[in-house]
Amino acid sequence: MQMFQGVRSLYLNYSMFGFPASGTQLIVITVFSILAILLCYDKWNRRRYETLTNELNGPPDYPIIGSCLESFGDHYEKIMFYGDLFNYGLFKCWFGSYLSVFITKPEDLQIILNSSKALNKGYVYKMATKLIGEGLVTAPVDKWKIHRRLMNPLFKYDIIKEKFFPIFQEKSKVLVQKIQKGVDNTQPIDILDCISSVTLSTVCQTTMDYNLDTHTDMGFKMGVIKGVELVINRVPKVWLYPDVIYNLYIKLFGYENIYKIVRNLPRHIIAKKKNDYVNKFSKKNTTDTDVNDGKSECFKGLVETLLDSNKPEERFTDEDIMGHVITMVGAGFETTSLTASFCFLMLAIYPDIQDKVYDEICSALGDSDEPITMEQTNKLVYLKQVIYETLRLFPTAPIISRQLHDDVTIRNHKLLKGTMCVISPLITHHNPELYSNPNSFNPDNFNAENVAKRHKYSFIAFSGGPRGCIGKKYGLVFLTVIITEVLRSFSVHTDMKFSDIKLKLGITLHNTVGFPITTKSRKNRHNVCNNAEMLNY
Ligand code: HEM
Repeated sequence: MQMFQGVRSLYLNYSMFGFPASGTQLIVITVFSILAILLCYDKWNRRRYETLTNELNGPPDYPIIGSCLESFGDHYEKIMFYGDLFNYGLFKCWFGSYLSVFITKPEDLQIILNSSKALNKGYVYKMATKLIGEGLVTAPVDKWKIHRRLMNPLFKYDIIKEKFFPIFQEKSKVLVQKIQKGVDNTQPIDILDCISSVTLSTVCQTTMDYNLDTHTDMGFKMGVIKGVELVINRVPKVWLYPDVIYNLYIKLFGYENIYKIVRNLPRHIIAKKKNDYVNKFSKKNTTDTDVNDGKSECFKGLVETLLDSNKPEERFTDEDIMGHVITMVGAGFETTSLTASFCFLMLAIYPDIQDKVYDEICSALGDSDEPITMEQTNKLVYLKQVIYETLRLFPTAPIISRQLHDDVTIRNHKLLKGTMCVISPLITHHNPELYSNPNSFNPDNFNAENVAKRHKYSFIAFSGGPRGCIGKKYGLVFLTVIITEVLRSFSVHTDMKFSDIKLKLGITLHNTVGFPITTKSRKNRHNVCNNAEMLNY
């Protein structure tokens, strides 16, 4: 009945500008007026970029929607297709009326990633602000500059060695215990499931000084995993971009709770640390002794460093500190767990490479059962090549963007202020001029000789320049420790072939078919190690 009334109303007469009009006419006129306004807006927006867009190639684009039709289908296939089609050079892509330029050549990347006019990250990153607040990834440039300068020292070699390394050792032991439960089973496990809870707990302990493993509450773990998923899922859903609609959406589907859960734990930890900090100060004032003179007290974690800065422009609110803590956890946890999982998958698919890595581990660590040391990680050159080659093929942060806050010229092309520069390690890493056989797994791509032949920006899995990954060394050392400790105890195997891998492009890069691995115990480890030494590897 209601439906009939709706249809009937379409034929009722209305008046428009004094002229009688039916409901249908009204709808048609309204739609055309909206289209006309959008078209004018689109033309107006695009007029500034005409010279550049005439110079550059790009996927098909249409008024108002730009190249949005291209966002349907397999994003990974599309991006690789266009990278190849436009010869791994500069190409344009319109997102509605917003111009994006893909920067893929190492020489061009060096210019953009080091330009003081390209420090802004752009609107896509804003989508994460609701979850992570304003941390390093999402903070506006002025704020980011001060905060990054203060945080850089926390990721130096000495801090990693003194403070983070023992945590890496302890957590890799937990990973080995987890894997041990399924050892010699014929049924594969998804190794990402084992690794992700260990990496999350590692990043939490190194940033918040909070050991998730000793707490049975799964809320935070699940909250972070679900929260990251929510942010990732928002990116391709253009209709969820306006905050008003997104806020309604999360309310409607009951996701609001996830945000609360993710923010609750850091909020409590910060409040506690702030309290401790105030108490230390009052103690210092009454006894006049240096409360920071014990060795372990000398180290200031992330929260303490931020609490300690007392210049007016460096004062952090609780919201700021929370933003940084959640950012570190979010940025450090998925990237490392996915990279480790891809690494194990590669080692399982290529047993000869696994053997070579294992032999190197044996020769560096001998037959000792002691955990690996920071010095020993430096000896594992071939393993480092394997990690780099994994990140070349599977850069876990596959798309980076920078929005220009001033004009920048690249090879006679003037990119205007406001242009979004899109950088995809995936495209650059598959350029056959930089890597021969770019689609196969070959750790020799990263031996000293081959690295010396290539431009420095041919490998950008950690981005580069002042806004490059702050956790690069942390990530590489941590990956070395977990891979070493797992391979010392087990060999890894899979039925999967390289061609079975099916990548899914989002904020991070996933394998849709998972990481199915079986493990076998290395019962005769000492014998194998001794053989490796005899062979003088
Ligand atoms: C394999 C591991 C990792 C990879 C591949 C990786 C990759 C990246 C990339 C590509 C960026 C630049 C993003 C952009 O420009 O938009 C970045 C930034 C960042 N990463 Fe990592 N990352 C890894 C590990 C870590 C770890 C372990 C941490 C912290 C514990 C971390 C913290 C950050 C932060 C805070 C930023 C933002 C830096 C800034 O804007 O100043 N990352 N990472």
